Amino acid sequence: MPDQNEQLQRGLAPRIVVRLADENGVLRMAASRLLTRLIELEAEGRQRIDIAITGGSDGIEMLRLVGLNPLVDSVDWSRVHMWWGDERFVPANDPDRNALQARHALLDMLVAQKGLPESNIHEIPADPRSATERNQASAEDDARAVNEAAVKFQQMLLQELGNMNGEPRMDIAWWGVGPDAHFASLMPGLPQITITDPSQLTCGVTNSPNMPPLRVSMTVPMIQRSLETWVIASGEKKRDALSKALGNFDDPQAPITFAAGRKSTLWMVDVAAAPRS
Ligand SMILES: O=C(O)C(O)[C@@H](O)[C@H](O)[C@H](O)COP(=O)(O)O
Repeated sequence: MPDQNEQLQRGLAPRIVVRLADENGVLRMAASRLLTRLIELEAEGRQRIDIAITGGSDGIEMLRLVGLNPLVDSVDWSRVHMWWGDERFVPANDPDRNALQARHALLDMLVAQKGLPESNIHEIPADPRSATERNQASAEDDARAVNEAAVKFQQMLLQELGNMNGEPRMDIAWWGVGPDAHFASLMPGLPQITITDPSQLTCGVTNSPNMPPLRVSMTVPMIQRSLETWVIASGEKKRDALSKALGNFDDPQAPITFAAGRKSTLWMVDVAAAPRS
């Protein structure tokens, strides 16, 4: 089984695992850290900061906590660009959509009150088909639709963030962990987790065992270009996943083990999620 040395040799930062005793602390810590890092990067003179949001209950709750943190007023949001690491491929107004949930939890407020330009929000394309078209679609139709969205997502990344020479990349990307140890929409045992072609930044997923089955995701090569990569895991339902993932690297049966960044790799887990030693 690959160990951490292989990640280090590929230029990735060593994994630091912070275990918090406070059961609700991880999401608050991640929210504060996001705001603090944005303030620091802006103080260093950065005019543009690209971040990747994640979906799921932890990811959305973290966004809500960002909005409640008083540091939210110290960020110049006009310099911040929002992306998604993955998206459920559903219509734009479907409540399952990560972008819609993120807008309700935080982004609508940032646009309305804190100066985040709507044009800085880069949503992964939604399923454009009508309910009838979706109901009548064959597996091939679904695959075509989801792959088209993945291609558009890749084009958006390239148009906004440049060529393939180490770009495009996120400054900060954070990820939740599924109970099966997936992250993004990269599920254990599905072929997308094994994509290593550095020119493939995104992929479509047609048979996710977690609902909904159609998804669009960043690939591992894109994810591992991020400068800072964080993993957030809170609560007992994450314990099995972390038992498989802590001390483990690049394991397709535990996709979260691929979550690493070039400058820092920080996993924040709470006492309920951490396996008992
Ligand atoms: O769209 C999604 O579902 C995700 O991006 C997914 O990878 C999520 O982050 C994990 O499944 C954790 O989700 P929970 O925090 O809800 O367990």
